[in-house]
Amino acid sequence: MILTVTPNPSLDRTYEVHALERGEVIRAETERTDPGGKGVNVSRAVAAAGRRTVAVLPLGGAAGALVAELLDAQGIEVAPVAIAGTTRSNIALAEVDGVLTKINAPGPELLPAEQELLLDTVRAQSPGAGWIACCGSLPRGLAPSWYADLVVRAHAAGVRIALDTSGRALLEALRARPDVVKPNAAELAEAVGRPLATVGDAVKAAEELRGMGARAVLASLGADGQLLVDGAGTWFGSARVDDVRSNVGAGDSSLAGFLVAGGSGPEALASAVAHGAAAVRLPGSVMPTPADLDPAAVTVTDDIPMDRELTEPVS
Ligand SMILES: O=P(O)(O)OC[C@@]1(O)O[C@H](CO)[C@@H](O)[C@@H]1O
Repeated sequence: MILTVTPNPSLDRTYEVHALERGEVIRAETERTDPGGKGVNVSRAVAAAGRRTVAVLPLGGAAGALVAELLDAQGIEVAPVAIAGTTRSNIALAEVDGVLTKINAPGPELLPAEQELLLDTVRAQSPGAGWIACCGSLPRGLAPSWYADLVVRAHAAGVRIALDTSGRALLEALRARPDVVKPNAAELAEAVGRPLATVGDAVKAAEELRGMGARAVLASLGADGQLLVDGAGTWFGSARVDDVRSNVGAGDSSLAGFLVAGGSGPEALASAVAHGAAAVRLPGSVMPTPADLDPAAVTVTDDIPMDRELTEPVS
């Protein structure tokens, strides 16, 4: 079973528009509403892969009720923590040329009793979990060390932990030695305080994160592919995608792919790349099923193209 923890979930509204024009009324061509938040998406992708998952998340207000209803309709097992505040709604504007603009709300503040209940719920759900995936931003009320504490508790319970967060929450958690962290290029650059222009820059940054405590780093480099750096070696995986529809949740789909394939080594990286590539072809944050995957299009190598320039360098 893969347990996910999403401290700041969301109702994700995606509008497909022809093109964004600032200051104008834009008529959307399509709209869709998905239950969101990074851990929620990991659970949706794990379930789509046919594996058992439980999603722990605080939920409140009308948006929270709708998130619960949408997850129920998708057959996702949820361990909810009722909160006084209202779950946030995040907006994605997807233009036909593939450019996506996202507006993420801060979300509710978790009261001290709700913070306790969230930890208690994770503890209660942990027995039987092979992995805990802790994902996304921390809502107001949770200290930047919250994920670090969770890593310590998970390890004390003998459960491996995958972490997808950024900024101070990531830096603090590294010291607790998470089993895998999954930064994107921007998060990787922020964590090491340097720009990333090449695949080699990303490899060095990932190695530095290992030096700071991460046991393995699964870094997603957008259209350029993904890197896995762990104690056994470094691998680079990629898959060409020509028909990008929405990259919302593609990183979450990748992490789910990595975990359902065992959570370590080049085969898990290949699964991560296949899941990420399939997710960007689907609308909104729809998660791929095995039928959407094209494993034959994925290449994984330990011959890292260090000098290759990133299509989207981070300055
Ligand atoms: O604000 P956070 O927690 O960093 O990210 C939240 C979010 O952008 O992440 C998911 C995509 O990865 C979406 O479902 C959700 O809206």
